[in-house]
Amino acid sequence: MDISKTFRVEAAHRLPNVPAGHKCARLHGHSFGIEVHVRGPLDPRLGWVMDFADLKAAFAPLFEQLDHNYLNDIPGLDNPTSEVLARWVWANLKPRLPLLARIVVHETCTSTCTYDGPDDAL
Ligand SMILES: Nc1nc2c(c(=O)[nH]1)N=C([C@H](O)[C@H](O)COP(=O)(O)OP(=O)(O)OP(=O)(O)O)CN2
Ligand SMILES: [Zn+2]
Repeated sequence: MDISKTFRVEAAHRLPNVPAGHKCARLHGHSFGIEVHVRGPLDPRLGWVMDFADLKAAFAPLFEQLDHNYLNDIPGLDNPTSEVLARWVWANLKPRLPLLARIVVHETCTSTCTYDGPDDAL
């Protein structure tokens, strides 16, 4: 069974490697939605995969790093596309959240990246 929690992260970024004149080379900000999915068996007594509060606690150190910050200044996020951010969240969260199964980054209302971890060849 899959459960998820969505975190709202307010952050600024710019994309340094886009072609000259691309609008995303300019400093701008987003209300990123970061969905964190965990997959595991249902605990028969508790009736849940894991406590949403524990999921929130696992994400808290990442939230502290990301929220109201300039993403490009964070190690590993010098080119903070949705794809790079999704991979960064996975790499930093998986060690403390072994049931992690998917990260979905909503950069805008219409633009999303889904990452299922390094075993996902694509
Ligand atoms: N594959 C990616 N493409 C783009 C990324 C990205 O992270 N991965 N990022 C950007 C920009 O940061 C931009 O802020 C978001 O782009 P876009 O969806 O084009 O934003 P709009 O608000 O203009 O979208 P519309 O829905 O078309 O108005 C660019 N590309
Ligand atoms: Zn952007």
